Amino acid sequence: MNRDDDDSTNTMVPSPNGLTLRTNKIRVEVIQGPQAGETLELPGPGVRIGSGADCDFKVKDPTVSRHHLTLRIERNKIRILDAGSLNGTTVDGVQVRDGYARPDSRITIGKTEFRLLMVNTFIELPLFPGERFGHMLGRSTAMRAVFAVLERAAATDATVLIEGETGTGKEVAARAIHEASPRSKGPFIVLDCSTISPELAESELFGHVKGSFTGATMDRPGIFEEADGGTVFLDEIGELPHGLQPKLLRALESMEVRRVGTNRPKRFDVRVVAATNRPLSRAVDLGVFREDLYYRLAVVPVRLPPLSERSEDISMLVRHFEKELSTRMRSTRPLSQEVIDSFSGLTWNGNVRELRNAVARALAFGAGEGAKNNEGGEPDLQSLGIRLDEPLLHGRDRVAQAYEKHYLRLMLQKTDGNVSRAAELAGVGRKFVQMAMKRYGLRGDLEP
Ligand SMILES: Nc1ncnc2c1ncn2[C@@H]1O[C@H](COP(=O)(O)OP(=O)(O)OP(=O)(O)O)[C@@H](O)[C@H]1O
Repeated sequence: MNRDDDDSTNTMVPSPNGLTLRTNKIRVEVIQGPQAGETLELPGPGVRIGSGADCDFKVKDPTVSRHHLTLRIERNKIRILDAGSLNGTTVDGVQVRDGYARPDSRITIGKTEFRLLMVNTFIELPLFPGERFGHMLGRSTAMRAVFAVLERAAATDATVLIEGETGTGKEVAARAIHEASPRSKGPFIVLDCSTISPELAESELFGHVKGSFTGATMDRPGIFEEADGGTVFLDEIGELPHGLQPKLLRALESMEVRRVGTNRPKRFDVRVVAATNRPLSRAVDLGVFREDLYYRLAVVPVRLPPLSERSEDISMLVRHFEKELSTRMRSTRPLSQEVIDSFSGLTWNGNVRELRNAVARALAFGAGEGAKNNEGGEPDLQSLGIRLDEPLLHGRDRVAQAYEKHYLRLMLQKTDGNVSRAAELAGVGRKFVQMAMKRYGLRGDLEP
């Protein structure tokens, strides 16, 4: 059952264009600060408040962070989530990171104080009619609202900034935008800004000419030239070296690049989708990410909710991964409804990726194993090998190494020595497994 069915505030109602999210408005009455006396009515279910231009309530107060807090309507209550603001959010004088407002609560951010009221006039926002957008699945209200935004963005050339915790599907979302766009026949090029070396970053983005630096043995295009006619996905954009930020901004403004080692401009025609797993507005507040580049990227900001906010998606995702993985893993045991239900009750800090790995483990080892994540019960102290006669950090490393070795030995046995499958099941990269095998003298066959 869709959880939102019993949520009296956010309900799905049929409309001529399919399903519509029916939600309340939030009224904000400013009591103190530069906008004292102003009243605004903002549509739920989510309202972004801050001094940034992309906020629903733009606070003209320099002591307020760009994205200071988010309000969310949940079951007739207003939830207050501080967005990692610099000077915090207080509710009735108490500092709050995540809490609920009472009807007469006073909220203070910087020098601005306001009161919140839920307005009982419904507004209707069209949700995406299906439960899949590209390769992204989701039946929760939250995901169908995301799909509706992605679909609208895909039809345009607007730059999209996707924010979401690790494993929430930022890369699948970027691909889905590309595939649903008029550029779908063009290339889709990914650059992970967290893995490029600062020395080579400029050449990766803009290309270089032969001889422009040691190792530049021939002319090479950068990703913008390579993706001409298609989409560039800049993953972990918050990690882009600071010195390159103005150059990227200039390139996006002019749609021209200059390869390293030449002044000759080359035009390109790409759409940019960027992603980050930490709120980029916070990086702007801290001065590590340029504000002008942030606004250039966040033309369409999209937040992918963590799995904890859309548990109604879990069973469909489990079924989907079961189907996808069971052939590859030669598993003939379908997961029982009981097992699928047990997945819904767990916390998935690694979000959809962790859930997928757990399904893979359940298919490989049987139900109980897969559903176990780091929330397991009481540890078996004996098997932890605790020795009080050695320093804590020494013992911790010894136990961790023993665990890693035995885990990988069993996993390699399970996969008949197939390193790629062992890595996939373990949720680590192939390289990690290969290095560990070398370190512990493990072999890709059944040898201990
Ligand atoms: N809504 C979804 N439907 C189906 N599969 C999904 C969905 N979201 C994520 N996945 C799957 O979960 C895994 C992780 O997704 P992805 O790599 O896109 O996450 P991410 O947010 O980019 O992660 P990271 O921040 O760690 O790079 C992939 O296998 C992807 O196919």
